[in-house]
Amino acid sequence: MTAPGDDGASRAPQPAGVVESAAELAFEGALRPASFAEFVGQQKVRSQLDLLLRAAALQQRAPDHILLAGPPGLGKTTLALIVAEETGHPIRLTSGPALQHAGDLASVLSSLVPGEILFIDEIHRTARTAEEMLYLAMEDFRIDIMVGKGAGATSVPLELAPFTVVGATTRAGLLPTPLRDRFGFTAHLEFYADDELEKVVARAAGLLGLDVERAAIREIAKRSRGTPRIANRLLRRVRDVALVHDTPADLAAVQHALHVYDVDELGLDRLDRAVLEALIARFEGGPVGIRTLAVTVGEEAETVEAVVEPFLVRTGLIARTQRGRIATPAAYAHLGYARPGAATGGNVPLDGV
Ligand SMILES: Nc1ncnc2c1ncn2[C@@H]1O[C@H](COP(=O)(O)OP(=O)(O)OP(=O)(O)O)[C@@H](O)[C@H]1O
Repeated sequence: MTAPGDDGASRAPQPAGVVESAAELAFEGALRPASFAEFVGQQKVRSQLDLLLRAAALQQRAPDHILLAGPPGLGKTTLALIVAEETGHPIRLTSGPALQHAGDLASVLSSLVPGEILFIDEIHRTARTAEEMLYLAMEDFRIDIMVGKGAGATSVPLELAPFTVVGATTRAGLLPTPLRDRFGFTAHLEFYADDELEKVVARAAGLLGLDVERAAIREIAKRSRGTPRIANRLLRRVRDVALVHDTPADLAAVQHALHVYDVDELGLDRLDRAVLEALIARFEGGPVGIRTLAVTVGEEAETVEAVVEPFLVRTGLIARTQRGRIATPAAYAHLGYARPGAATGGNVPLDGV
């Protein structure tokens, strides 16, 4: 497995407080499910992928190109690695930001072996010139290399080994239609249900040899924004608490870790709450555009759109309208604000939040 340009900086935007240290990445790697059977949840996507791979194997051809869409930490990279494992072919890892010139992509494509899986993380951030080369490569397993410069330049076709692109994106909507059309299958990964996350945490605790109380597992699952990556990291923080305070990994240890890392009872972190707070206190509940919201909380618009918004929409705290994002009554209640038009009038915190 090789990872050209996989420099960590090119990964998907992460929730606030998620520090991508080498230790965290190694920890993640150790917990990655290696087969569909070990992969928890996403039942529909798993069975769709399984069918696609089996059909390709029976026809002895490279599987169709696969696009995996969804917020960070839901298992896109893990699924790409499982696809490689199931097909028995090697996988090459790269990312959109690492493909800034057609030459970057040409050198990757020309060295692929037959059947190889090419995983392109954050594929929507691929540069336009590389993207155009990718269209042809995905369609015809061929690229045109330009030789020479100016009037004397000629294009020389280069045949490629059949391969499968597995693209991952947190922003499927940003993918140009010609690129999207070249994927035979698009999977939309959903946030995980609490009972699925309980399985993720229990599995991780088992792999780490940690004895974690049942109630503690349940609480970690509930507070993890529907995201396995966050669940595993929270488990690690609980392990830290248990270690430092020489206590069992129980409910009290979870509550301690959640308090230290500023995660509230719905699993919202500091950035989630800052966005809600801005929406209600600064913009009277909206509607307001995502860019304005992002500037107000001092965050990249991409992070707010790819990381914060999907979860707040899923929890019913904000709604998307044609004119922008609005805070729902549940958001007012969660932050302790009176709704406009309610007896107090205006957006006044009920309890000084
Ligand atoms: N379905 C799952 N079952 C068990 N563990 C999972 C599952 N999905 C993800 N994980 C765990 O969460 C971690 C993060 O998953 P992964 O890196 O695949 O997410 P991703 O969607 O590719 O994120 P990004 O968009 O940030 O690249 C993995 O290391 C793995 O341990």
